[in-house]
Amino acid sequence: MSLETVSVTKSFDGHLTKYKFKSTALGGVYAKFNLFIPANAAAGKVPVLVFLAGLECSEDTGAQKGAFIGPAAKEGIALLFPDTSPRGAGVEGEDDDWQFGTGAGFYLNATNPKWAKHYNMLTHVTVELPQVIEAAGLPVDFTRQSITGHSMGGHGSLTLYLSSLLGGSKQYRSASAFAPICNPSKCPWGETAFKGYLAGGIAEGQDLYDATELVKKLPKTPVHILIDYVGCFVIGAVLPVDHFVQGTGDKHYKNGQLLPDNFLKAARDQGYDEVQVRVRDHEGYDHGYYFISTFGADHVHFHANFLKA
Ligand SMILES: N[C@@H](CCC(=O)N[C@@H](CSC=O)C(=O)NCC(=O)O)C(=O)O
Repeated sequence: MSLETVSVTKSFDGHLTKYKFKSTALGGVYAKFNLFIPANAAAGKVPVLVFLAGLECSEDTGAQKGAFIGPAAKEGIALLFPDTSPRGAGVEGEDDDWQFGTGAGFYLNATNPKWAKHYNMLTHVTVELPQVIEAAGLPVDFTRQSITGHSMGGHGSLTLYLSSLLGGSKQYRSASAFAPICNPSKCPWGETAFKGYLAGGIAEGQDLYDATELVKKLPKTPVHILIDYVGCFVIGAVLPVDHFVQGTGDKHYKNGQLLPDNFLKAARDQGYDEVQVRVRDHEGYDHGYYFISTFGADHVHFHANFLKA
């Protein structure tokens, strides 16, 4: 599992390095990731913020388009950008549909035998990447770790964080998300993923990988969650799609893929107020990286509160 360096790029006085290694979690295929190490790491290990990208993206998307590096350099925080799925696993049909298979690993561990050897992004992100980075002696302190993500990656951020609280590991100090898939067992993207990857189908996904269901199970443990959205919603009542100016807003939200109001309602019903689960709504932006880069610095500073506490 030793790391090979693919490229090194200086940015904001630190360095963004692309690595690759043969991934055990992903069934022996090469996995790539980007790691930004800020200049202050010369003086000792730094905390880390993980960014999980969305469907059709890679380890490069957030690094190149998210505008996270400047704020992270300022805060003295490392950034870890994993890929979104195994690549070249050779599973029949994995390249047929942009919503499933390559580029669409959904940050879970597959239990359907067809996918289970390779499609284990949960273990890859939560266990394997910290292990290989630590084993390589890189100056990252994984006891101070937070997580963020976009769309499918926002689903990953929320579910990895909530699962780590429910399982007691508290691996992440805080979570945030840009336009996340919030209730995947009730949206087409999530249904496709759960039916395909999981032997137990949607029921297994609902139990293990659905942020809206996971938040309902939390005991009154403190949580730190920031979510930014690009639609208009109020608890329990999504506004009609013609509320949006033509050409603006988030088409995936309008198509019922994201379901943020379900998550917010579940969180509020569980007793979490706007300090613990903060959801902000930004009308007129779309689902893409111009939206993410507009609010990226806010997310880095939000996580810095907990990573540097
Ligand atoms: N090809 C698709 C659109 C795919 C898409 O919108 N991907 C999003 C993430 S969606 C949820 O996970 C993305 O981040 N794209 C990269 C970008 O640079 O914007 C279609 O036909 O709709």
